Amino acid sequence: MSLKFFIPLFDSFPWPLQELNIEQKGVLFSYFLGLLALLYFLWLLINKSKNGQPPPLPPGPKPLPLIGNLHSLDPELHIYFASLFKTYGPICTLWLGRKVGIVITSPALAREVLKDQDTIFANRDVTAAGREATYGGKDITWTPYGPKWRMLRKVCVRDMLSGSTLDSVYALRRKELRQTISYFYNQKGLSVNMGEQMFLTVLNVITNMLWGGTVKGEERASLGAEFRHAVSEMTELFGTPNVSDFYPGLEWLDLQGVTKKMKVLAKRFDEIFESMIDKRQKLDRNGEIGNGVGQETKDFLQVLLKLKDEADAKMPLSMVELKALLMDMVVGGTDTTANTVEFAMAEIMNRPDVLRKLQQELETVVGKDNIVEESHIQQLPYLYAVMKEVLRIHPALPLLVPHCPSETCTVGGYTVPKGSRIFINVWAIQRDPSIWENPTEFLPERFLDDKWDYSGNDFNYFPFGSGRRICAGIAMAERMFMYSLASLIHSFAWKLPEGETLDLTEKFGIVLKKKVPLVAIPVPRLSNPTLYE
Ligand code: HEM
Repeated sequence: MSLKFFIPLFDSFPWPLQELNIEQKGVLFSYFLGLLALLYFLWLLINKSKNGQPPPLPPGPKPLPLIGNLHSLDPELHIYFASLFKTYGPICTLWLGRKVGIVITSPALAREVLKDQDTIFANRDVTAAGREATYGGKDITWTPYGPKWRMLRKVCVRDMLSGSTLDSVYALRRKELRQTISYFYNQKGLSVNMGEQMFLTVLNVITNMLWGGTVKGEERASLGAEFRHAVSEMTELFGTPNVSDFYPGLEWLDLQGVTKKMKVLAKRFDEIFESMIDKRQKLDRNGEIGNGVGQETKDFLQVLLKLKDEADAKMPLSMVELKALLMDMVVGGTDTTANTVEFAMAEIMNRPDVLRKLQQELETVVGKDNIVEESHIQQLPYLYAVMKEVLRIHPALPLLVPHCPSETCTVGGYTVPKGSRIFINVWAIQRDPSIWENPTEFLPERFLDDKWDYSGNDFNYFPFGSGRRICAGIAMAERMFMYSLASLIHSFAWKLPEGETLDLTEKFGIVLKKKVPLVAIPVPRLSNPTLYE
């Protein structure tokens, strides 16, 4: 096309450009057209990414109308979720009624959620049962990530569960554990329910730490029995699949009566907390302290009440939050620790070679004419490896406590919607054959070289979780587990009742437990009966 065609257009150029000849005007015009094309291309590009499709939801089984995938859920949820990995890969979507559930089954994606996008995922989707049990979700476990949660967590970790605070109340753990050993001694030759006894021991330790100096004697013993029943019922309800959680619009109907049952339990807990607080305040007014074991240490209730009175106005600790904290300690710390000790005892009884090595280590470090003290546990590397192996093969919270993103984000290249419920299958990751040799075998030796630790930095092994929401009670769990197991193994040779076989099957729940409770017979190993007092 001749440039003459453009002469009328060139004539409309602004005055300074009129000095140019027609060829120069042509070159300038083509630059102008080029620039326009470039701008148009950029606009298209920006617009495309704005209107472009977001990445899809992770793959998953086909949902049915209304119920989604609820019909295909298996009660052994951790095993069912692990089976989904084989078909759909490490991230998978499940429609739980109207809720989106996302199942994560690989270390790389667990890291994306718990480390790379920790602040977004450090939230919880509070269940109807959780809300009812904890004064509307006012405890550490359910409070959303933010200043309130930070304050509660600080109170819990710094003032109640730090290594130094726990060391200062060793006498309480010792007293309770010695009572349990003495009970087993009196039952020598008879069958005892291991889980039940460990639960009572841990519960007594925790409630003693909470208000040990507040109630004593008979009243304390009967409170223990009542708590045991209530905590078991509560964890059972936490693990019950609840229609109210899958169809939030139907929550008010409480179709399965979960909220109603939880209300009754929560009320009973509240009455006990109120009565403890009342007693403690009366004692404080009369100037009495002490935790019932002859030490000048304050019990946690005293510490919390003091914090409540002193709390800074910007971030006060209310009475309701104080009681919710008590609930976290009683419910969060008991089943987890007791069930882990029970699994450990079952695995050890199933492996005479492991039992022998443990006994040898204890004989060398403690001696057969001595009793185990908590100070010994630092010198028991094989016992430590046993604890780590139990936590690998039977993690107390197999799906952690489900996390919930506060905004829609991308994980593993897929969209994870805001408000979805994230199940991280730590149970499956810790049995993944591509990470672990002979993953289903109980082999404490794999932990002897200190290669793996559970501090939350290794996404192949994180039984306590990772990131901001990592378990607040690790120091307490370690002490209770190591000290209890060492004492049980050192003091007794354990036998199964005649005709019984060991069953290591798990039963899924928010806290994993043994399907068949471990019943065993204690046979004293130490010749001096005073070592059982
Ligand atoms: C063997 C024993 C225990 C195991 C395996 C265990 C494991 C866990 C796990 C996996 C979580 C959830 C982490 C997450 O959501 O990512 C958790 C949370 C928690 N644990 Fe433990 N736990 C144990 C014992 C204890 C004890 C003894 C206490 C206190 C007395 C405790 C208090 C808590 C609390 C308060 C939370 C909630 C933390 C938060 O949401 O910020 N746990 N635990």
